[in-house]
Amino acid sequence: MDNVCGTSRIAGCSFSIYPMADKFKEIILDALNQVDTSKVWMETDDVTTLVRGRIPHVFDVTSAIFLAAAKTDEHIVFNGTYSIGCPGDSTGDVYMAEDETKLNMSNIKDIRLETASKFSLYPLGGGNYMDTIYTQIENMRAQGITVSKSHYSTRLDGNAYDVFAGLEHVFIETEASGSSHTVMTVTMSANSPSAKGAIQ
Ligand SMILES: Cc1ncc(C[n+]2csc(CCO)c2C)c(N)n1
Repeated sequence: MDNVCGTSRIAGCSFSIYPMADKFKEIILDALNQVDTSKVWMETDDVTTLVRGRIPHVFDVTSAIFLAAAKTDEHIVFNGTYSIGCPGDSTGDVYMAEDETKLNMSNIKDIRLETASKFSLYPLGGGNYMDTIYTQIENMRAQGITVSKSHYSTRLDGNAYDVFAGLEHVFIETEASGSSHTVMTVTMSANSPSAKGAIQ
C-alpha cells in the first residue's frame, strides 16, 4: 500500500493566485520572486505552487506571496489547501530544522488590505469534528475577524494579514486539539470591483 500517511509533522500548502489582469503572468512570477522562501521547500508548475515546511513559514510565505500580488492593486484571488499530518512522502523534511522566525513578516505586517474570504476546516482523524470546527470558527471571531455563517464554508472579512494570522492560529489549534490530519481550504479575494457581498 503506497497511500499511507507519513509520520512527519511537516505542513504544506498547495496554492495558486489568480490576478484578474492582462499582466497576470508578470504579477504571479514577480510575487513568487519577491518573497524570501529560504525556510520552505517550494515548487511551482503551470497550475499551482507547493510549499512545505514548518507551520509558521508555510503561512508566512503564502500570505506574503498573496500580498505581493495584491499590492499591484489588481483584483487578485488566492486559493490554497493547507495540510498537516499526511505528507505521504518526506519531501522537504530537511526544512523542519529551521527556527520559527518568519522571514517576510517585517515586510507584510504593516500592509492594510481589506479582503473577503471563505474557509473550510477539515479535522480528519480524531474526535468530534463538528465541535472542533465550531470552536475554531469562534476562534476566528475572537481574533477580530468578521465571521459570517454559510454552507460548506465560513465567510471571513478583514485585513489580509490579520485573516492569515487567524487562520494560522486555527490551524495550529486544530492540530493541538487532537486532529491527526488537518486540512484547511482558503479562498481570499482582494481589490475586487464588486461591492462587499454583492455581485456587481
Ligand atoms: C502561486 C501560483 N503558482 C503557480 C501558478 C500557475 N501559473 C499560472 S500562470 C503562471 C505564470 C506563468 O505562466 C503560473 C506560474 C499560479 N497561478 N499561482
